[in-house]
Amino acid sequence: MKMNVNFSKLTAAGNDFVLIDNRESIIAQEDCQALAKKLCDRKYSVGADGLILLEKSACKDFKMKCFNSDGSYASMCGNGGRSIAKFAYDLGVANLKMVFETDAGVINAEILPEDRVRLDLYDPRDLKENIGIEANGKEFDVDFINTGVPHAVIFVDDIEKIDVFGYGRAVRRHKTFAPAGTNVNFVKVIKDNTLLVRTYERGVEDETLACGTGITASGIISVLKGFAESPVKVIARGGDKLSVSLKNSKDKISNVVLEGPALITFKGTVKINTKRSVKSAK
Ligand SMILES: N[C@@H](CCC[C@H](N)C(=O)O)C(=O)O
Repeated sequence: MKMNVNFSKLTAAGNDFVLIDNRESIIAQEDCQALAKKLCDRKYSVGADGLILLEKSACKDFKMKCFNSDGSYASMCGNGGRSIAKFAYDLGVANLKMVFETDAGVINAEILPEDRVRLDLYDPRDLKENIGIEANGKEFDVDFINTGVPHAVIFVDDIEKIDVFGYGRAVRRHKTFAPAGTNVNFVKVIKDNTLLVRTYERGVEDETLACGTGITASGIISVLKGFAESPVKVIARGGDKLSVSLKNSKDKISNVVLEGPALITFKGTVKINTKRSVKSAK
């Protein structure tokens, strides 16, 4: 059966998402991947880097479910996390301060003035430093950390010239990271404790204007390597400014906070195929 479903479109530092209130399970789990692919299509539909569903949680304000534009599931999304906080507040599902579940861990979020959102994240895991990787005939010194999803971090001299698509795609598919693959962040440390970060995103299979978990991974690795101090300032590819702060005690990373913009750009209604008989959008 076809039904009209309300959505909001949000952008968080240029990483853009379609958000749908799925507390009434209007979208069945088995339909999510195909729906993400469909709605994220920039030529034939709304267009976005991902689809994010707000779902019921037994113990927190809500649960976040994320899908990349190719339909693949993602256990976490940093820019999506700020977006869903804004969306939940706009829907009246949460107050300015809220707590929500993701499959990567529980997140405390706070809506700040001037369309900014703060996320208090769970601790990162699986740190691996200085992995030598050959990709497209070039040697890279790669650090790896999982900030909810997997991230490779590569420091480069020329962030403007680096072939993010070519090298990013090759590192993303490298056997070292199989079978899950990885997102790939190219980082340049500039003056004033600031990083420039460009990310090849798994699941979008291209460079995006920003990746929140990638910016977080880049901030953490920069602090661990002594290239920057917390709080680290980050300028995303689209020019937006974010910050990453953390506690690093004896290489145990905790208290990770990501702060940055999240904005509702428009709202609309889409016709969606669903197997469920449900309460439709108003
Ligand atoms: N854009 C996101 C990350 C989304 C998931 C990622 N593409 C993956 O599948 O690993 C962010 O802002 O963190």
